[in-house]
Amino acid sequence: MKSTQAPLPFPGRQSDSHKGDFGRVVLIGGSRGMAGSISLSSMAALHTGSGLVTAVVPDRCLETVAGFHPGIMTLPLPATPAGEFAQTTGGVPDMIESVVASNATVAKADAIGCGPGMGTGAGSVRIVRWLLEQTDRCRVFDADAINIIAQHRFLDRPPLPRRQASVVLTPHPGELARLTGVSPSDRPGQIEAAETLVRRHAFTIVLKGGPTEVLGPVDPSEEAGTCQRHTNTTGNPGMATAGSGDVLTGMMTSLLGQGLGPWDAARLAVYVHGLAGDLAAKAHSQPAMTCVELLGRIGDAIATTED
Ligand SMILES: NC(=O)C1=CN([C@@H]2O[C@H](COP(=O)(O)OP(=O)(O)OC[C@H]3O[C@@H](n4cnc5c(N)ncnc54)[C@H](OP(=O)(O)O)[C@@H]3O)[C@@H](O)[C@H]2O)[C@@H](O)CC1
Ligand SMILES: Nc1ncnc2c1ncn2[C@@H]1O[C@H](COP(=O)(O)OP(=O)(O)O)[C@@H](O)[C@H]1O
Ligand SMILES: [Mg+2]
Repeated sequence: MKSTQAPLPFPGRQSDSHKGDFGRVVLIGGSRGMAGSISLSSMAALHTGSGLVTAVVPDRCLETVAGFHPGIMTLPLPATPAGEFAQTTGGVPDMIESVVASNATVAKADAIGCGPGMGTGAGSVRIVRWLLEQTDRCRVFDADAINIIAQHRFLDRPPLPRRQASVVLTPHPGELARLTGVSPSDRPGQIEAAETLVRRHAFTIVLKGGPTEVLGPVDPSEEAGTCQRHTNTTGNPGMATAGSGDVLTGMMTSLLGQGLGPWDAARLAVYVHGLAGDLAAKAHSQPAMTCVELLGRIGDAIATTED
């Protein structure tokens, strides 16, 4: 295992702190058949230190998600017969607003992660559009949220181009290809395309892989500003297993919810996630490790990066 240093220390805890000090985060996603994805994100957020974690899921998979970990709170939204988020007559924006208004935990969310396992149906599209258009809270878009942004060309017309300095995108190369048209096999071309998105929209982009690249604006307020790049030093091919990325989404959302800015949250999340992967591979071997072993090593990884 490589010996490397964390890009910044993990946030410390005061002796008189309480769970409200470590962020209320919301993870939106899942569908019937893909309940595991948003559950992994939610459990990863808990293991990364979030004080309160709420999974917003189609009601057909609520019990499954809640059953994974007793620390996860769940909030159901209406589902289609297939088990994805439904589009209601009032519209999903109305639904989300009423959920936000009626649920203290969601109303106070410090960060929102969206996309794992949610599918790209009409209800999911309305949720992603609402998140892009209607809130400035810290947000992480992953998986199907990125696919929706690509399919509906949200980067080319309203709700964008307002600047999105509080957004982190976490595409794997296939997802970035959908967003930019650049082939997953063209790594330099993908990095360049991601840099263009950073300059244009002020996103922070985590381009996953071995190694993962983090790209973000030097000064988010500067129009068409300069892009900075950080190459992660941890991780291994044992992490090429279903659910590894869902774990990262929860970790990223958790660190944003704990008050780190997008650039710091992204660099620290990919570092600790990769280190957890390295520890899992050491204990179980690269072929045998799964997202469960990865999740189980987050704590050991954090312990090596604490202030
Ligand atoms: N337990 C659960 O509930 C889980 C649910 N999940 C949920 O499943 C949904 C689908 O997500 P997904 O990532 O599995 O599939 P998709 O978006 O079609 O991407 C694959 C395409 O991209 C291409 N590709 C190229 N390079 C690549 C790379 N480096 N890494 C990965 N792919 C790469 C790849 O190329 P190919 O393999 O054909 O060469 C293929 O064409 C999503 O909602 C997710 O959250 C998962 O998280 C798993 C656990
Ligand atoms: N060869 C590799 N080396 C290092 N990390 C890898 C490798 N393959 C995959 N990973 C990591 O595993 C995760 C996979 O994410 P993703 O493809 O979104 O998985 P899923 O959607 O199944 O959860 C990313 O964080 C990626 O960096
Ligand atoms: Mg993924």
